[in-house]
Amino acid sequence: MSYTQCRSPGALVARQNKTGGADKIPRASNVKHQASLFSLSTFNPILFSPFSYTMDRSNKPSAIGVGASLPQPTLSIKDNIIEASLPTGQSVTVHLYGATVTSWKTGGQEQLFVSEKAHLDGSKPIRGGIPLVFPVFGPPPQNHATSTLPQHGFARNSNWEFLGKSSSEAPGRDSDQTDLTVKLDFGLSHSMLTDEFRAAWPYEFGLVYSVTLTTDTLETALQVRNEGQQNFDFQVLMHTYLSIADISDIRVKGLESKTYIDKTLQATSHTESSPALAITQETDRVYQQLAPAVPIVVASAKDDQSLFSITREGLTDVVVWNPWIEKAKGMADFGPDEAYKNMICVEAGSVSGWQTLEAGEAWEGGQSIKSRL
Ligand SMILES: O=P(O)(O)OC[C@H]1O[C@H](O)[C@H](O)[C@@H](O)[C@@H]1O
Repeated sequence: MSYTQCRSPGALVARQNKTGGADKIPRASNVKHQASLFSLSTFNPILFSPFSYTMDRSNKPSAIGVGASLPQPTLSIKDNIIEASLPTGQSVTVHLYGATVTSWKTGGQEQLFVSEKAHLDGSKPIRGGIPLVFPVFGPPPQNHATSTLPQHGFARNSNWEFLGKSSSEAPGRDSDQTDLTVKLDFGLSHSMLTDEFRAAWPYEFGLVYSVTLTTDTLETALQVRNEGQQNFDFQVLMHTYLSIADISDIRVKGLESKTYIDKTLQATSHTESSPALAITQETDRVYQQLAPAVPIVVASAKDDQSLFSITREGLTDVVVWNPWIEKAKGMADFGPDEAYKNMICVEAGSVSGWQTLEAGEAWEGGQSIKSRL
Protein backbone atom coordinates (compact mmCIF):
# COMPACT_ATOMS: atom_id res chain seq x y z
CA MET A 1 0.00 0.00 0.00
CA SER A 2 1.18 3.52 -0.62
CA TYR A 3 -0.36 6.75 0.50
CA THR A 4 0.24 10.31 -0.54
CA GLN A 5 -1.15 13.12 1.52
CA CYS A 6 -1.58 16.03 -0.83
CA ARG A 7 -2.78 18.63 1.60
CA SER A 8 -3.18 19.03 5.27
CA PRO A 9 -6.43 17.47 6.45
CA GLY A 10 -8.99 20.27 6.75
CA ALA A 11 -11.66 21.04 9.28
CA LEU A 12 -13.91 18.47 7.73
CA VAL A 13 -11.55 15.68 8.60
CA ALA A 14 -10.62 17.06 12.00
CA ARG A 15 -14.25 17.09 13.02
CA GLN A 16 -14.72 13.60 11.70
CA ASN A 17 -11.81 12.36 13.75
CA LYS A 18 -13.44 13.70 16.89
CA THR A 19 -16.41 11.40 16.49
CA GLY A 20 -14.70 8.78 14.38
CA GLY A 21 -15.29 5.14 14.95
CA ALA A 22 -18.25 5.26 17.30
CA ASP A 23 -20.90 6.30 14.82
CA LYS A 24 -23.70 3.98 13.97
CA ILE A 25 -24.52 3.53 10.31
CA PRO A 26 -28.21 3.93 9.58
CA ARG A 27 -30.51 1.54 7.74
CA ALA A 28 -29.67 2.18 4.11
CA SER A 29 -26.03 1.32 4.51
CA ASN A 30 -26.50 -1.68 6.73
CA VAL A 31 -24.67 -3.71 4.19
CA LYS A 32 -21.29 -5.28 4.61
CA HIS A 33 -18.75 -3.08 2.88
CA GLN A 34 -16.20 -4.80 0.76
CA ALA A 35 -12.96 -3.14 1.70
CA SER A 36 -11.69 -3.24 -1.86
CA LEU A 37 -14.75 -1.47 -3.24
CA PHE A 38 -16.03 1.15 -0.90
CA SER A 39 -13.56 1.72 1.90
CA LEU A 40 -13.88 5.43 2.51
CA SER A 41 -10.98 7.64 3.31
CA THR A 42 -12.32 8.85 6.63
CA PHE A 43 -12.18 5.31 7.89
CA ASN A 44 -8.55 5.10 6.89
CA PRO A 45 -6.46 5.98 9.93
CA ILE A 46 -3.23 6.10 7.92
CA LEU A 47 -4.40 8.51 5.25
CA PHE A 48 -5.64 11.07 7.73
CA SER A 49 -3.25 10.61 10.61
CA PRO A 50 -0.30 12.98 11.12
CA PHE A 51 1.87 9.94 10.48
CA SER A 52 0.75 9.84 6.88
CA TYR A 53 3.40 12.42 6.10
CA THR A 54 6.12 10.00 7.13
CA MET A 55 4.67 7.50 4.65
CA ASP A 56 5.16 9.68 1.61
CA ARG A 57 6.99 7.53 -0.91
CA SER A 58 9.53 10.23 -1.64
CA ASN A 59 10.84 9.87 1.93
CA LYS A 60 10.81 6.11 1.87
CA PRO A 61 14.09 4.20 1.77
CA SER A 62 14.19 2.57 -1.64
CA ALA A 63 15.18 -0.82 -0.19
CA ILE A 64 11.90 -1.10 1.71
CA GLY A 65 8.71 -2.41 0.16
CA VAL A 66 8.11 -5.31 -2.15
CA GLY A 67 6.25 -3.17 -4.66
CA ALA A 68 8.81 -0.37 -4.71
CA SER A 69 10.02 -1.20 -8.21
CA LEU A 70 6.52 -1.49 -9.72
CA PRO A 71 5.34 1.42 -11.83
CA GLN A 72 3.00 3.57 -9.75
CA PRO A 73 -0.17 5.48 -10.63
CA THR A 74 0.52 9.07 -11.59
CA LEU A 75 -1.35 12.14 -10.44
CA SER A 76 -1.56 15.62 -11.85
CA ILE A 77 -3.29 18.62 -10.31
CA LYS A 78 -3.78 21.67 -12.46
CA ASP A 79 -6.37 24.44 -12.51
CA ASN A 80 -8.56 22.62 -9.97
CA ILE A 81 -8.62 19.50 -12.13
CA ILE A 82 -7.22 16.23 -10.78
CA GLU A 83 -6.13 13.52 -13.17
CA ALA A 84 -4.89 10.08 -12.14
CA SER A 85 -3.58 7.35 -14.45
CA LEU A 86 -2.67 3.74 -13.87
CA PRO A 87 0.52 2.33 -15.38
CA THR A 88 -1.79 0.10 -17.43
CA GLY A 89 -3.20 3.17 -19.21
CA GLN A 90 -6.60 3.75 -17.59
CA SER A 91 -7.26 7.28 -16.36
CA VAL A 92 -9.81 9.36 -14.51
CA THR A 93 -10.29 13.13 -14.38
CA VAL A 94 -12.18 14.97 -11.65
CA HIS A 95 -13.06 18.68 -11.55
CA LEU A 96 -13.07 20.09 -8.02
CA TYR A 97 -16.18 21.99 -9.08
CA GLY A 98 -18.86 19.53 -8.02
CA ALA A 99 -16.20 16.80 -7.54
CA THR A 100 -17.49 15.94 -11.00
CA VAL A 101 -15.79 13.03 -12.73
CA THR A 102 -15.41 14.35 -16.28
CA SER A 103 -13.42 11.58 -17.93
CA TRP A 104 -12.83 7.88 -17.49
CA LYS A 105 -10.67 6.25 -20.12
CA THR A 106 -10.08 2.55 -20.53
CA GLY A 107 -8.53 0.83 -23.52
CA GLY A 108 -7.75 4.29 -24.91
CA GLN A 109 -11.46 5.11 -25.12
CA GLU A 110 -13.58 7.61 -23.27
CA GLN A 111 -16.36 5.88 -21.30
CA LEU A 112 -18.26 8.95 -20.10
CA PHE A 113 -20.24 11.45 -22.16
CA VAL A 114 -19.58 15.16 -21.68
CA SER A 115 -21.54 17.68 -23.73
CA GLU A 116 -19.49 19.83 -26.08
CA LYS A 117 -21.32 22.83 -24.63
CA ALA A 118 -20.76 21.88 -20.99
CA HIS A 119 -19.64 24.78 -18.79
CA LEU A 120 -16.29 23.85 -17.29
CA ASP A 121 -15.63 27.19 -15.63
CA GLY A 122 -17.68 26.70 -12.45
CA SER A 123 -20.55 28.85 -13.67
CA LYS A 124 -23.03 25.96 -14.01
CA PRO A 125 -23.15 22.26 -13.08
CA ILE A 126 -21.18 20.24 -15.64
CA ARG A 127 -23.40 18.66 -18.32
CA GLY A 128 -21.89 15.20 -18.43
CA GLY A 129 -19.51 12.91 -16.61
CA ILE A 130 -20.78 12.10 -13.13
CA PRO A 131 -22.37 15.10 -11.40
CA LEU A 132 -23.23 14.31 -7.80
CA VAL A 133 -26.79 15.04 -6.71
CA PHE A 134 -27.15 15.97 -2.98
CA PRO A 135 -29.13 16.69 -0.79
CA VAL A 136 -32.21 16.71 -3.05
CA PHE A 137 -33.02 15.01 -6.34
CA GLY A 138 -34.98 17.00 -8.93
CA PRO A 139 -36.92 20.11 -8.09
CA PRO A 140 -37.07 20.38 -4.27
CA PRO A 141 -40.51 19.76 -2.75
CA GLN A 142 -42.37 22.68 -1.22
CA ASN A 143 -42.45 22.99 2.55
CA HIS A 144 -39.37 20.88 2.97
CA ALA A 145 -35.95 21.71 4.42
CA THR A 146 -34.53 21.63 0.88
CA SER A 147 -37.24 23.76 -0.74
CA THR A 148 -35.07 26.81 -1.49
CA LEU A 149 -32.19 24.82 -2.99
CA PRO A 150 -31.74 24.54 -6.76
CA GLN A 151 -32.73 21.40 -8.70
CA HIS A 152 -30.45 18.48 -7.64
CA GLY A 153 -29.10 20.41 -4.63
CA PHE A 154 -25.70 22.02 -4.15
CA ALA A 155 -23.05 19.28 -4.34
CA ARG A 156 -22.65 19.53 -8.11
CA ASN A 157 -22.21 23.29 -8.01
CA SER A 158 -19.93 23.71 -5.01
CA ASN A 159 -16.14 23.79 -4.89
CA TRP A 160 -14.85 20.67 -3.16
CA GLU A 161 -11.39 20.12 -1.75
CA PHE A 162 -9.02 17.38 -2.73
CA LEU A 163 -8.15 15.35 0.36
CA GLY A 164 -5.51 13.15 -1.23
CA LYS A 165 -4.87 9.95 -3.11
CA SER A 166 -4.13 6.46 -2.00
CA SER A 167 -3.13 3.53 -4.12
CA SER A 168 -2.94 -0.16 -3.52
CA GLU A 169 -1.63 -3.23 -5.21
CA ALA A 170 -4.08 -6.10 -5.53
CA PRO A 171 -3.58 -9.51 -7.08
CA GLY A 172 -4.23 -9.24 -10.81
CA ARG A 173 -6.31 -11.47 -12.97
CA ASP A 174 -3.16 -13.30 -14.02
CA SER A 175 -1.56 -14.89 -11.00
CA ASP A 176 1.88 -13.47 -11.79
CA GLN A 177 0.63 -9.92 -12.24
CA THR A 178 -0.35 -7.15 -9.88
CA ASP A 179 -3.16 -4.70 -10.52
CA LEU A 180 -2.81 -1.21 -9.18
CA THR A 181 -5.73 0.87 -8.09
CA VAL A 182 -5.85 4.55 -7.26
CA LYS A 183 -8.39 6.23 -5.00
CA LEU A 184 -8.99 9.98 -4.93
CA ASP A 185 -10.85 11.52 -2.00
CA PHE A 186 -12.78 14.77 -2.04
CA GLY A 187 -14.42 16.64 0.82
CA LEU A 188 -17.25 19.13 1.19
CA SER A 189 -18.57 20.58 4.44
CA HIS A 190 -21.06 23.23 5.52
CA SER A 191 -18.40 25.92 5.97
CA MET A 192 -17.23 25.49 2.36
CA LEU A 193 -20.64 26.32 0.85
CA THR A 194 -21.56 29.71 -0.56
CA ASP A 195 -23.53 32.00 1.77
CA GLU A 196 -26.59 31.35 -0.35
CA PHE A 197 -26.40 27.55 0.02
CA ARG A 198 -25.50 27.77 3.73
CA ALA A 199 -28.62 29.84 4.33
CA ALA A 200 -30.79 27.52 2.24
CA TRP A 201 -29.61 24.34 4.00
CA PRO A 202 -28.22 25.28 7.41
CA TYR A 203 -27.06 21.84 8.54
CA GLU A 204 -23.57 20.90 9.71
CA PHE A 205 -22.60 18.07 7.40
CA GLY A 206 -19.46 16.45 6.06
CA LEU A 207 -19.23 14.66 2.72
CA VAL A 208 -16.33 12.51 1.62
CA TYR A 209 -16.53 11.36 -1.99
CA SER A 210 -14.12 8.66 -3.12
CA VAL A 211 -13.36 7.98 -6.77
CA THR A 212 -11.47 4.73 -7.30
CA LEU A 213 -9.97 3.65 -10.60
CA THR A 214 -9.05 0.03 -11.19
CA THR A 215 -8.01 -1.64 -14.41
CA ASP A 216 -11.61 -2.44 -15.36
CA THR A 217 -13.88 -0.44 -13.05
CA LEU A 218 -14.63 3.04 -11.88
CA GLU A 219 -16.05 3.19 -8.38
CA THR A 220 -17.62 6.22 -6.77
CA ALA A 221 -18.66 6.20 -3.12
CA LEU A 222 -20.10 8.88 -0.89
CA GLN A 223 -20.04 9.13 2.87
CA VAL A 224 -22.44 11.59 4.48
CA ARG A 225 -22.00 12.58 8.11
CA ASN A 226 -24.21 14.63 10.35
CA GLU A 227 -21.76 16.77 12.31
CA GLY A 228 -24.33 18.99 13.98
CA GLN A 229 -27.02 18.58 16.61
CA GLN A 230 -30.07 18.62 14.33
CA ASN A 231 -31.35 15.69 12.27
CA PHE A 232 -31.34 16.21 8.52
CA ASP A 233 -32.89 14.44 5.52
CA PHE A 234 -31.14 13.91 2.22
CA GLN A 235 -31.33 12.21 -1.15
CA VAL A 236 -28.30 11.28 -3.19
CA LEU A 237 -27.67 10.28 -6.81
CA MET A 238 -24.63 9.60 -8.97
CA HIS A 239 -25.84 11.11 -12.24
CA THR A 240 -23.66 9.05 -14.57
CA TYR A 241 -23.63 9.96 -18.28
CA LEU A 242 -22.34 6.85 -20.10
CA SER A 243 -20.88 7.28 -23.57
CA ILE A 244 -22.40 5.01 -26.23
CA ALA A 245 -22.01 4.82 -29.99
CA ASP A 246 -25.73 4.93 -30.81
CA ILE A 247 -28.80 4.92 -28.57
CA SER A 248 -30.65 2.63 -31.01
CA ASP A 249 -27.97 -0.01 -30.52
CA ILE A 250 -28.23 -0.44 -26.76
CA ARG A 251 -30.59 -2.14 -24.32
CA VAL A 252 -30.81 -1.61 -20.56
CA LYS A 253 -31.11 -4.89 -18.66
CA GLY A 254 -31.84 -5.83 -15.07
CA LEU A 255 -35.01 -3.76 -14.70
CA GLU A 256 -37.71 -6.31 -15.61
CA SER A 257 -40.66 -6.51 -13.18
CA LYS A 258 -39.39 -3.51 -11.24
CA THR A 259 -41.66 -0.60 -10.32
CA TYR A 260 -40.74 2.77 -11.78
CA ILE A 261 -41.98 6.33 -11.63
CA ASP A 262 -42.24 7.76 -15.13
CA LYS A 263 -41.39 11.46 -14.94
CA THR A 264 -42.49 11.92 -18.56
CA LEU A 265 -46.00 10.68 -17.61
CA GLN A 266 -46.88 12.96 -14.67
CA ALA A 267 -44.80 10.85 -12.27
CA THR A 268 -47.18 7.87 -12.54
CA SER A 269 -46.14 4.44 -11.32
CA HIS A 270 -45.57 1.52 -13.74
CA THR A 271 -44.02 -1.93 -13.82
CA GLU A 272 -41.22 -2.66 -16.26
CA SER A 273 -42.21 -5.45 -18.63
CA SER A 274 -39.09 -5.56 -20.77
CA PRO A 275 -36.07 -7.73 -19.94
CA ALA A 276 -34.03 -5.50 -22.27
CA LEU A 277 -35.29 -1.91 -22.43
CA ALA A 278 -34.86 -0.11 -25.76
CA ILE A 279 -34.72 3.70 -25.59
CA THR A 280 -36.86 5.07 -28.42
CA GLN A 281 -38.13 8.38 -27.01
CA GLU A 282 -37.56 10.79 -24.14
CA THR A 283 -37.03 8.56 -21.12
CA ASP A 284 -36.95 9.73 -17.50
CA ARG A 285 -37.72 6.92 -15.08
CA VAL A 286 -36.91 6.25 -11.45
CA TYR A 287 -36.67 2.48 -10.92
CA GLN A 288 -37.16 1.53 -7.30
CA GLN A 289 -36.21 -1.16 -4.83
CA LEU A 290 -33.48 -2.73 -6.89
CA ALA A 291 -31.14 -5.20 -5.22
CA PRO A 292 -27.82 -3.31 -5.22
CA ALA A 293 -25.70 -6.35 -6.01
CA VAL A 294 -27.72 -7.25 -9.12
CA PRO A 295 -26.07 -5.35 -11.97
CA ILE A 296 -27.88 -2.99 -14.30
CA VAL A 297 -26.34 -3.78 -17.65
CA VAL A 298 -26.13 -1.58 -20.73
CA ALA A 299 -25.78 -4.18 -23.47
CA SER A 300 -25.29 -4.10 -27.21
CA ALA A 301 -28.56 -4.75 -29.05
CA LYS A 302 -26.61 -6.47 -31.82
CA ASP A 303 -24.85 -9.21 -29.88
CA ASP A 304 -26.08 -8.76 -26.30
CA GLN A 305 -22.53 -8.06 -25.15
CA SER A 306 -22.31 -6.04 -21.94
CA LEU A 307 -20.95 -2.52 -22.53
CA PHE A 308 -21.35 -1.35 -18.93
CA SER A 309 -22.39 -3.20 -15.80
CA ILE A 310 -23.30 -1.20 -12.71
CA THR A 311 -23.57 -2.59 -9.18
CA ARG A 312 -24.29 -0.52 -6.12
CA GLU A 313 -24.02 -0.49 -2.35
CA GLY A 314 -26.68 1.24 -0.26
CA LEU A 315 -28.28 2.69 -3.42
CA THR A 316 -31.54 0.98 -4.32
CA ASP A 317 -32.91 3.39 -6.95
CA VAL A 318 -31.70 3.73 -10.52
CA VAL A 319 -32.74 6.59 -12.81
CA VAL A 320 -32.65 5.96 -16.56
CA TRP A 321 -32.60 9.22 -18.52
CA ASN A 322 -32.24 10.28 -22.12
CA PRO A 323 -33.56 13.73 -23.11
CA TRP A 324 -34.19 12.74 -26.76
CA ILE A 325 -34.45 15.27 -29.58
CA GLU A 326 -36.59 18.15 -28.31
CA LYS A 327 -35.31 18.26 -24.72
CA ALA A 328 -31.72 18.04 -25.96
CA LYS A 329 -32.30 21.05 -28.23
CA GLY A 330 -33.86 22.94 -25.33
CA MET A 331 -30.83 22.57 -23.05
CA ALA A 332 -28.41 25.45 -23.70
CA ASP A 333 -25.44 23.43 -22.43
CA PHE A 334 -26.23 20.27 -24.42
CA GLY A 335 -24.52 19.82 -27.71
CA PRO A 336 -24.37 19.05 -30.46
CA ASP A 337 -28.16 18.57 -30.73
CA GLU A 338 -27.72 15.04 -32.05
CA ALA A 339 -25.51 14.04 -29.10
CA TYR A 340 -28.52 12.58 -27.28
CA LYS A 341 -27.78 9.53 -29.44
CA ASN A 342 -24.36 9.17 -27.85
CA MET A 343 -25.37 9.05 -24.20
CA ILE A 344 -27.46 7.18 -21.72
CA CYS A 345 -27.71 8.21 -18.09
CA VAL A 346 -27.91 5.31 -15.66
CA GLU A 347 -27.95 6.98 -12.27
CA ALA A 348 -27.51 5.04 -9.04
CA GLY A 349 -29.14 6.71 -6.09
CA SER A 350 -31.32 6.86 -3.05
CA VAL A 351 -34.10 9.21 -4.15
CA SER A 352 -37.43 7.53 -3.29
CA GLY A 353 -38.14 9.07 0.08
CA TRP A 354 -35.38 10.44 2.29
CA GLN A 355 -32.48 9.19 4.31
CA THR A 356 -32.53 10.71 7.79
CA LEU A 357 -29.32 11.22 9.72
CA GLU A 358 -29.33 11.97 13.41
CA ALA A 359 -26.55 13.90 15.16
CA GLY A 360 -23.24 12.09 14.79
CA GLU A 361 -24.56 9.46 12.37
CA ALA A 362 -22.99 8.54 9.06
CA TRP A 363 -24.34 6.96 5.89
CA GLU A 364 -22.51 5.63 2.90
CA GLY A 365 -23.33 4.29 -0.53
CA GLY A 366 -21.67 3.89 -3.89
CA GLN A 367 -21.53 2.36 -7.33
CA SER A 368 -19.04 0.28 -9.27
CA ILE A 369 -19.14 0.58 -13.06
CA LYS A 370 -17.44 -2.12 -15.06
CA SER A 371 -16.67 -1.32 -18.63
CA ARG A 372 -16.32 -3.84 -21.43
CA LEU A 373 -12.90 -2.53 -22.38
O1 LIG B 1 -30.83 19.45 -16.28
P1 LIG B 1 -30.42 18.82 -14.99
O2 LIG B 1 -30.80 19.64 -13.79
O3 LIG B 1 -28.97 18.45 -14.99
O4 LIG B 1 -31.23 17.46 -14.87
C1 LIG B 1 -31.10 16.47 -15.83
C2 LIG B 1 -32.01 15.29 -15.52
O5 LIG B 1 -31.61 14.70 -14.31
C3 LIG B 1 -32.29 13.50 -13.93
O6 LIG B 1 -31.99 12.46 -14.78
C4 LIG B 1 -33.78 13.73 -13.85
O7 LIG B 1 -34.48 12.52 -13.68
C5 LIG B 1 -34.29 14.45 -15.07
O8 LIG B 1 -35.64 14.80 -14.85
C6 LIG B 1 -33.47 15.69 -15.37
O9 LIG B 1 -33.95 16.29 -16.55
